[in-house]
Amino acid sequence: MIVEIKDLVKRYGEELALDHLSLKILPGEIFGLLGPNGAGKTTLINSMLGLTKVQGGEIRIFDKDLGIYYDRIKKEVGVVPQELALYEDLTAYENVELFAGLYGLRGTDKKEKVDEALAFVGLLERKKQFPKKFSGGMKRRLNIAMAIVHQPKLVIMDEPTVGIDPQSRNQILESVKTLNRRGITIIYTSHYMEEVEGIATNIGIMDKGRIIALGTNRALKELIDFEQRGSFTVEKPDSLLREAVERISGVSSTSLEEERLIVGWKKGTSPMGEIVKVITEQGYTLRGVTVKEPNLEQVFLTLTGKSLRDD
Ligand SMILES: Nc1ncnc2c1ncn2[C@@H]1O[C@H](COP(=O)(O)OP(=O)(O)OP(=O)(O)O)[C@@H](O)[C@H]1O
Repeated sequence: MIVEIKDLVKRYGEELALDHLSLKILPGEIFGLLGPNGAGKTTLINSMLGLTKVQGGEIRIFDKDLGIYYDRIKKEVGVVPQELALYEDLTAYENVELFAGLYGLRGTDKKEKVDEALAFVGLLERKKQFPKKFSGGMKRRLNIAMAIVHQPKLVIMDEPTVGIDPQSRNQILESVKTLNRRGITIIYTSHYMEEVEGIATNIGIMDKGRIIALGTNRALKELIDFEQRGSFTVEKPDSLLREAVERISGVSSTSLEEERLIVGWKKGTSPMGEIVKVITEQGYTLRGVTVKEPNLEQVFLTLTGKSLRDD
């Protein structure tokens, strides 16, 4: 087992940031930790890194108790923090070298591994440059090089693609897959469900300090397989229309999104015709209909009644 967490509790005053959370992560997984802002993802990561003091529970990493074997465990973990952490007045090479040194690498072994890590993130050509000239995406990639230079068994990435350009974002996602193919276990937190859907082998959805659903992308979608959804594009839809549609037999949920009325109905019922009828009979103009494939956003919405994305 790479990570085994039992009954973890973290309070900030009255606020319960981790609510008796339990979790297991197996070797070779890309474990996607998904949840809205404030769900407790960073608190969970920080407690796994020994940076946050918890009030209860147990954390074992590589089958060892974190409290007892902290120093030994730390040597085999790499971290890409949410906030960029680099020295602007050191070159790219020196930044990575500094971390390599902290992890105990020396001499030619260190030089080779620093070059290898920089090459891995596509920054070898720029190793003599200072990161203050780098774009946000390049800085983030440099942070990844710093996190992997000592060839850890577990790499933890906390929202590594927030606020960066699409090209760097893709590069980062590709590098996660490559690391994983080399046998490294990855924990990847995000509130971008498409990212997690695309790379994770196993996904935990977090809300209010708890893991509320856990499984593969497919298994999570099967959780909500009892419901199907349609998106009806309507001119000026309002709550009166929503209420009328909600009364149709089989309809289990409705929501308004700008020019769209999103309707969920129980599998096996077919209220589409009736919905179209109600929309037109009530004098609204229907511009189009699409049936939506379930995605993780919908899993989250169904389980919690609220949206995963808030930006
Ligand atoms: N140092 C702190 N002091 C007080 N409350 C905190 C502190 N850090 C986190 N919290 C609270 O704990 C809860 C979980 O926060 P956390 O940052 O772990 O969430 P998150 O899922 O990582 O969110 P984000 O996506 O915004 O990083 C939030 O309600 C937050 O306000």
